[in-house]
Amino acid sequence: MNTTVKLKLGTRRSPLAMAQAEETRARLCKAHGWDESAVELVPVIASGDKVQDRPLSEIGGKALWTKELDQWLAEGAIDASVHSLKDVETVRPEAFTLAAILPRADKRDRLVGASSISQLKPGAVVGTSAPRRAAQLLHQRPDCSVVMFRGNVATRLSKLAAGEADATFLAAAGLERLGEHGVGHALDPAGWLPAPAQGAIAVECRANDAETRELLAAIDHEPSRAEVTAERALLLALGGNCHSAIAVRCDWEEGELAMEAALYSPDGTQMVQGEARFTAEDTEAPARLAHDLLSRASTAIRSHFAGE
Ligand SMILES: NCc1[nH]cc(CCC(=O)O)c1CC(=O)O
Repeated sequence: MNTTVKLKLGTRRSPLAMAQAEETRARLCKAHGWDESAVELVPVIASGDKVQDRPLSEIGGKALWTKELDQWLAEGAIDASVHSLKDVETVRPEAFTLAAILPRADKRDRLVGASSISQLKPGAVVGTSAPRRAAQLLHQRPDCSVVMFRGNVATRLSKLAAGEADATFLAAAGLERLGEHGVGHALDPAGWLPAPAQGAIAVECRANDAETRELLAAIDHEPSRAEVTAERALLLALGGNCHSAIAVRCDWEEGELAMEAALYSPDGTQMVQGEARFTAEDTEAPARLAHDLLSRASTAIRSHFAGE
C-alpha cells in the first residue's frame, strides 16, 4: 500500500466542506493513480463557523471563511485549500492561485418549504442571511418577510423543521453533495439567478509551488473555470459589498459563454437585469455588462456598488 502523503489538503470542518474535500481527494487520486492515503485532509475551524448568530456581512464578510486556511497555506502547513468558490473573496492574495476548478454542480437555489416562490403562503416568513436571496424574494413576494438563518445546511434545515420559518433557500449543489437529493424544489433560473460561482469547488495553492500547481491542473475543468471566471469578473467590476444583492449565471455553451445577471436594491423593490454572450477570450465582456447594468440601475441599487 502506498502510504506516502503527496498532498496536504486544507478544508473547513463543516459536513459540506468535508464532502467537497473528499470529492477533491477522489478526483486527485483518480487522475494520478494514487491510493487514498496519498492525500491527507487537514480540517481547520474557520472564523466564519465560530459566529453563528449574526449575518456574515456584519462580522467581516467572506474573508472569515478563508482566513485560517490562508494562514496555513502561506506557512506551508498545507499544500492547498479547498473552497466553495462562492464564499471566496474576488481579490485573493497574490501569493495564491486558484489552481483547479472542479466540474461544477447544479448552480440553482432550492426552495425548501414550498414548491415555488408563488406557492409560498401569503405573508410567509422565509429564513436566509443572504442579501441576494432576501432581495429576490421580496422583489417577487413583497408580502413575505425574512428572518436571519445562518449555520451549516443541517442547522438551517433543523431551524426550518423547528418552525422558525415557513421556508428557506439552500444551494442545490450543497444539498446534492450532502446526499440530500429530495430536499426542496429547484428554482428556475428564468426568475431566480444564483450567486456568483455557486456550485463551484476551487482548489487554491501557493503561486510559486509549481509541483502542486501541476498536480492540481490535472483536475481542472475548463468549462467550469470559464464560467466562474466570468462571473467573478462581473462581481469585481460591480464593486459590490456584503450588502449588495447580485445574481448571475453564466453557462458554457459550445465554447461561448451566455451570462445573465440581475442587481437588486436590498429591500427588493428595485431590480435591473441584463445579459450578454461572449467568448472566454473576451475577458472584458463581464465588465461591460457590469457597467451597462450600473448605468441603468436606480440610485437605490447603485448606492450598494462602487464599480461606476
Ligand atoms: N454560503 C454558504 C454556502 N457556501 C456554499 C454553499 C453551497 C455550495 C455551493 O454553492 O457551491 C453554501 C450553502 C448554501 O448557500 O446553501
